[in-house]
Amino acid sequence: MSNVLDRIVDSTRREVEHRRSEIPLAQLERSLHGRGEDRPFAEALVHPGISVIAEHKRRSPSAGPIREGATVEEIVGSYERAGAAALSVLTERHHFGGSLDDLRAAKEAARLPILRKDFVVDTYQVYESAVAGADAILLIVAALEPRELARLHAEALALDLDVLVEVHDEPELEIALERVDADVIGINNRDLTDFTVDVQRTFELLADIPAGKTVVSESGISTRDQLDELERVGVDAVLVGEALMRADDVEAACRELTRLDDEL
Ligand SMILES: O=C(O)c1ccccc1NCC(=O)[C@H](O)[C@H](O)COP(=O)(O)O
Repeated sequence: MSNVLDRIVDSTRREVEHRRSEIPLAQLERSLHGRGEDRPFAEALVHPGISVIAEHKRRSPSAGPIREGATVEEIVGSYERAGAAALSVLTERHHFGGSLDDLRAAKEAARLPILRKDFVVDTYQVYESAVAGADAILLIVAALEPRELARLHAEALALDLDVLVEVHDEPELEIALERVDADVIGINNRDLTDFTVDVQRTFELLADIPAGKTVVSESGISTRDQLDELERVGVDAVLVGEALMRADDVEAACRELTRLDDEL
């Protein structure tokens, strides 16, 4: 039986075909001209200290429902007030309950740069992301052939989208560096085949990433102590979803990570 990533990619390809049959790529391309303001995503992550990318995530294959009823506006508003550097919005529908409407709502409700967190495997999604107002997209090395990865990466950059290239092990990191010379590298601490999460993964892979790259540690992060350790070894940003989305007080939980209150 195929793993969960294969299943998500298969259903994504089917959904993309359906959307393409409703709105052809040529029509999407024409809509690019009315794109809103540019909010540089990669730039927002490289400040002194460690930056927080706060994620809007309704549910997930590993955790089931997380906070399905909350509105995008209330969540991203809390993140912005709490000092997050950028937002990540999960737009995959079948497994995460997200949509491009969530991304559009986030763009309206906050001024932060936005990562479209999805399983981008087709040029159509790159254009769709730009038209919907994303400032960056995610490309997962494990979900793509190296040639496809390089093509989608180049297409995104050509549309002024930043790209977070996600890896989980050394062979994937080698592809991210050698095939696309990725500027922003996400180390996913979650193994997408069995959902185990180990933040140690970031420390292990970090040693093989050349200076000058922007490094994001993704998944399984919930405490300020973890951020302090990651900051000490030179990680630029963390991407946090479930721990923030499950918090009773989302804004307070995010403030705890950003240390916004310590700066006042
Ligand atoms: O979260 C999952 O269960 C998952 C399963 C399969 C593919 C991707 C998955 N998550 C997407 C993400 O990358 C996370 O939402 C993101 O890194 C935040 O992780 P967390 O803070 O642990 O919610």
